[in-house]
Amino acid sequence: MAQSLQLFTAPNGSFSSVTHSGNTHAHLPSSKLSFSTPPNSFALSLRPSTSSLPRRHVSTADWSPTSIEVDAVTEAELRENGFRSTRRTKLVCTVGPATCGFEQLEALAVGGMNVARINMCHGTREWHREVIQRVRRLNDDKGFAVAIMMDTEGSEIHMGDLGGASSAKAEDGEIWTFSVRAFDSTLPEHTVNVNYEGFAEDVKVGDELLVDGGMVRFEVIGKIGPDVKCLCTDPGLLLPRANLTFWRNGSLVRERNSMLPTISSKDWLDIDFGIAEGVDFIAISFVKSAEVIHHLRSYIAARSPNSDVALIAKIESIDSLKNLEEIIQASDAAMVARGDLGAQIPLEQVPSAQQRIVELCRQLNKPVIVASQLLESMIEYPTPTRAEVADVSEAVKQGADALMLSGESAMGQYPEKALAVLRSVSLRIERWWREQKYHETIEHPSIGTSFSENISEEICNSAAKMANNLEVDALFVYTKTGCMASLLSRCRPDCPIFAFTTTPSVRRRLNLQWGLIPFRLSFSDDMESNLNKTFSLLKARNLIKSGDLVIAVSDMFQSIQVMNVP
Ligand SMILES: Nc1ncnc2c1ncn2[C@@H]1O[C@H](COP(=O)(O)OP(=O)(O)OP(=O)(O)O)[C@@H](O)[C@H]1O
Ligand SMILES: CC(=O)C(=O)O
Ligand SMILES: [K+]
Ligand SMILES: [Mg+2]
Repeated sequence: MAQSLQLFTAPNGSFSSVTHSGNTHAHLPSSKLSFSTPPNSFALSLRPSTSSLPRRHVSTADWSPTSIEVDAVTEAELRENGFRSTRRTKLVCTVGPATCGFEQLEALAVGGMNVARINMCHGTREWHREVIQRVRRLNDDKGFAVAIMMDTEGSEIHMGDLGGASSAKAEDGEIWTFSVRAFDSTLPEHTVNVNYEGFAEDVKVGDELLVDGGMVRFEVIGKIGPDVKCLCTDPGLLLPRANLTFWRNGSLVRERNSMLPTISSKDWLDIDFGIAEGVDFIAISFVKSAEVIHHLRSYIAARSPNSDVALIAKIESIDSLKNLEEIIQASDAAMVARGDLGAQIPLEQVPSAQQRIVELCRQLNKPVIVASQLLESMIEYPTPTRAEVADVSEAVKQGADALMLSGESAMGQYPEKALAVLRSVSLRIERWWREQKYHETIEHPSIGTSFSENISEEICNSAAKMANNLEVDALFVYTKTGCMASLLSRCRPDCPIFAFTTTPSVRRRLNLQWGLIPFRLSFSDDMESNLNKTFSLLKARNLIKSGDLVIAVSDMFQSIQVMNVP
């Protein structure tokens, strides 16, 4: 027996009462919205069981069991562990020399990578194109749905590429030269290039120079034309294109370099490349204001009107924290880029900044990624530190949509092990979170800007709440744009959310969001036939069974239906 709550809207957009077998209607004060209710129930109306429905809208072609696509790893996980134990937190892996081969990428996909990130700071476009093609091939040949994120270089100050060396060791007490000179042949010993031309003018003797937010430290001891002489005070490994910041009297110096554009001329070329390659996400480094996101969005719309690439604002600068709300509003998602953020604000402020960013994203319904140094020690060692595990747990507890590996997967010794740690810690903390019934305490402010958006939001809030109270097995959402799926994910319900969408790119994009299991499925505006078709296809693949309790919502038809799988 299926039960449903339906909100009817007239085709012209105005709301009208709909009579449903002679019901009474509960009128809302400010509108003509009506709930159709049979005499002996409130809000929930009894509907015929879906199994007895005629299948007249469904063509035989549509019934082919192969016409539903879900990624192979999730499918196996669902079968093995059941709905309850599927992982809700999504995983992003930075692809680098350690993981760029087809087999290595496949191992990451099997290990649960939902999104592959390529960092345009490193490597050539040709190198990145090959990685993109391999991920695509993996998706096509092996049934994965790994999305691709391209991360821009941005124009903050960073070192050059160390003349081809993969790293260089700076020892305590050594004198190194940071130079803005263009070297035509090999770099002299203990010399690194700096990309920002004003560097030698802006720094002062006595300034502290931090590489990668303090992984290596130098003190500026002299300036000779384009060369800045520095004494190493905290030894460590210099990595190609590492970020540089300089500090004076305990504060970050942001002189003329604060005028550097967020999107450099090289970034624009990389963005053109990303659009041409059809990447799913572009992550913009060192965003300072909402302006740049709007600017990029209109550029993409003009250049590629059919592109639906999503824009991720990387929060990694003081300005991005100042303008946080407007930036997140303007973006499709955000990343807590703790690497550079920790170089711009005191380290002890990073955890509270992370919490604030995650909370705001959750409220504004924007997916949020927590990134950098989650398992840093696993670049070299096969097991994480206890502190790293606690850090990962905290991000999962905060309800971040996704966790990201950087060096651990790009150039570490144990990429797959690092991914396995993210996976197992996420699963464990999510279970604990459900046991504690934290979902019951979530209240989000309303974010809809139109009446219709408000209805969608209320439907999703109610559906999630019902799903928790009734302990249903899964929420089903039929969504063309992904919006309703996202609203359900925002509620962080107790059960997984099966998101059915017609478009492959929407499906890949939903891969970044908490708790969503995106399926590609062609569906119609007729919910009964959609449900019948879905049940049949999922049963054929052993993903659901008769008797499972499901709540379904859709963005074509404003209703909540509760039913047992026939
Ligand atoms: N495509 C690549 N080619 C070579 N090395 C890479 C590549 N991608 C990443 N790496 C290496 O992995 C390390 C970590 O990668 P990641 O992309 O997270 O850099 P990051 O400096 O933390 O990020 P960002 O530059 O965006 O702040 C880099 O410092 C670099 O040494
Ligand atoms: C990911 C990134 O850009 C950072 O942490 O700085
Ligand atoms: K970057
Ligand atoms: Mg960064």
